[in-house]
This record gives sequence, C-alpha cells and structure tokens, in this order.
Amino acid sequence: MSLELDIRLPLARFTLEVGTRLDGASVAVMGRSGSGKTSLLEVLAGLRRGARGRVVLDGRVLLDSVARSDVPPEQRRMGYVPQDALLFPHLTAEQNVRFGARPGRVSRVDEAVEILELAPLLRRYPATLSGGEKQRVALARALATDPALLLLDEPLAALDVALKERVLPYLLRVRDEARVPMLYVTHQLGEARVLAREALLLDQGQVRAAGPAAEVLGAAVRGLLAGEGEGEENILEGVLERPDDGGLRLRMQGGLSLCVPDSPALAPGTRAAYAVPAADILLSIQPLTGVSARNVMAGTVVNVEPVATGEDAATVEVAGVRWVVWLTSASVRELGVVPGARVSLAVKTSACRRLR
Ligand SMILES: Nc1ncnc2c1ncn2[C@@H]1O[C@H](COP(=O)(O)OP(=O)(O)OP(=O)(O)O)[C@@H](O)[C@H]1O
Repeated sequence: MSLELDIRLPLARFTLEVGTRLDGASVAVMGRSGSGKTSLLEVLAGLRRGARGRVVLDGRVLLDSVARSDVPPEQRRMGYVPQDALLFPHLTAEQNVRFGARPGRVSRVDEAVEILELAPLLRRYPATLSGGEKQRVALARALATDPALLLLDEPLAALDVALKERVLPYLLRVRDEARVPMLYVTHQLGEARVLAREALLLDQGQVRAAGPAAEVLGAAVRGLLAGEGEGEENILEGVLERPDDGGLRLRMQGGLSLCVPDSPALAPGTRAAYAVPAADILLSIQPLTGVSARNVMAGTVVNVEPVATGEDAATVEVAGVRWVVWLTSASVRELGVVPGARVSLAVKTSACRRLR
C-alpha cells in the first residue's frame, strides 16, 4: 500500500493537518480522545466535506482540491468500519456481509466468512448477536467490498474487555490472510505493536510522529495517552503445541515458546494470541534459577523509557520477540537496567491470558 496524505480540515477547536506518506500494510492511528483520528478516517473515506489537499492511494488520486477532484465515497474502495458500525437489522448476518459485495467485483464474501469464522452465525439477525459477533459481521461486510484499504475506527473500544478479547485475533487474520491493508485506530499500545507495521500519532490535529511502529510506539505515545486506556500489555501470537513433557505451549516466530494455561479444548496446531500485562513480568539481572514460574527467558535490554505513572518501561529482546516490562524507576537504577544489559525475565503461566 502507498498512501500519500496532505490534508487540511478545519474542526471545531483546531485544524486537522496531516502531511505524511504511509507504505506499511497496517498502520496504527493513535492519539488522545478528540485528537482527530475519526475525522482523518472520514476524510479518507470521502465522508467529510470541506477537506482540502490531496489523498493518493496506490497512485489513484482520491482528493485533489486544487484540481477540484473529489472521488465519491462509493468509488474510493475504502472499507470503512466506524466506531458504532451498524448492521441492517432486517437482514441476516449473511445478507449483511453480501450487501457489500458488488456484482462485477472480486467477491471476498467466502473469504470474509472463513476468516471471521461467521459460518455458524450466517442465518442469525443482528439483534441476536453479541457485540463481538456484530463487529465481526461489520468487518466481514467491509472486507467483502474488496477494499483497497480498510479503515477501522477503534473496532474494539465500544466493547467491554471480555468481548474485546475476541476480535483482535480476527484482525490479525484479516491482515495475514486477506492481506488487505488497514488503517487502524486504537488506544492500546500492545495491540498497535502486534498489529501495525507503521504508526501515526495525532495530537490536536497535528502529526506528532509517523513512521515504523517500532520507532513510534514508545515514550511519545505513552506520554500522550497517559491516563487513558488500561495498562500496557504484551501481545504474543503463535501456534499452540503440546510437547511430550506435558502442558500447552505457544510457539512464536523465531522459535521462542511460552508455557500457557492448559485446556483440553485447545488443539495443537491452532493459531492463538495471548496477552501478558507489562506489569506482571519479573526482571532480574542475575540468571534466574529455582523459581516456580514456568517461563524463564534470557534476553537483552533494548531501551528503557519512562512511563507517565512514575515507572519505567524496559524493552527486552528474547529470541527476536520484544517484551515490554514495567518496573519502578528505583529498580531500574538499583539493578542497572540499561540498553545492552543481559537480563532474565520470568512470566507465570497464569499471567498469559488467551485472546478469544
Ligand atoms: N463534523 C465536525 N465539525 C467540526 N468539528 C468536529 C466535527 N467532528 C468532530 N469535530 C471535533 O474535532 C475534534 C476531533 O474529533 P475526532 O472525532 O476526529 O477525534 P478522535 O481522535 O477520533 O476522538 P475519539 O478517540 O474520542 O474517538 C474534536 O474536538 C471534535 O469535537
């Protein structure tokens, strides 16, 4: 995907001004409530009158106010899923999904139903679906339009935590299997890290930072989002394994494997994602032996950044997987946690929470 943005849109208290170029297949859009994230998505979708400037997606000019060109929303090939995505109440889940598919276009209906695991829900009406299920249908409807870009406005925020946990793994599948580029609004750093290759940070309508997710999703975002959302989480994805010595493990890219809570319902070979709160990980500068935690890993500190709450966030790389660990600033000083330091991390199995 290549998205060139050079837009200005006057809002009630400030002007949204975004000039950037995004090339990643998945972009996290972050910023405080009211910073202009929804407005940006609506400009891209062609739903906001009054936007000036240029929007060019994969070489297609969607907006050029100087040349007076403004492609109407239905011709932009944007799959927009707003915060409160409404389904047609008089249509079944399947009819809602099919609504998006236009004759003459590539049909992604079957793929969308498969990826979002909607087969058991197809005959149901929206009134009988849970919040997470409705979100999946809305996502599938957007995917079925064969969009050039998916615009997802905090699809998880409207849901309570229990439901929210059910949608993220589907977004990972949309990214990896449908391979449709997405611009994704979220308040969760862990989510943004696992989902996005690039990130755009908005502050009062201005771009505070834009670029590779690994660079942008750090101290600046923590500072800006202080007091919003929940604590930071590590989100880990991989394939489940049941080794001979018992227990259930999540094998991640790069070979690292994590002992996770066992349940007979979880079959080996299944893709899965787990969340581990950054505050629930123990860090030691000595090799850890004789501890009860099943997951003890040796790694190297990549950086240490302050968290608004007076704590520090240490990023530790273990076999290609980056973990964020929160610890007090006093511990950081006393232990000598600095970039390059070799450390051990301990994660209790029970701290690994399965998403969905
Ligand atoms: N149609 C509009 N006309 C003028 N101002 C608007 C309009 N819609 C929103 N605003 C204002 O623009 C600012 C940005 O709103 P926007 O909804 O884009 O923020 P946001 O970052 O998506 O917020 P949230 O995270 O709460 O969803 C707010 O101050 C809002 O009141």
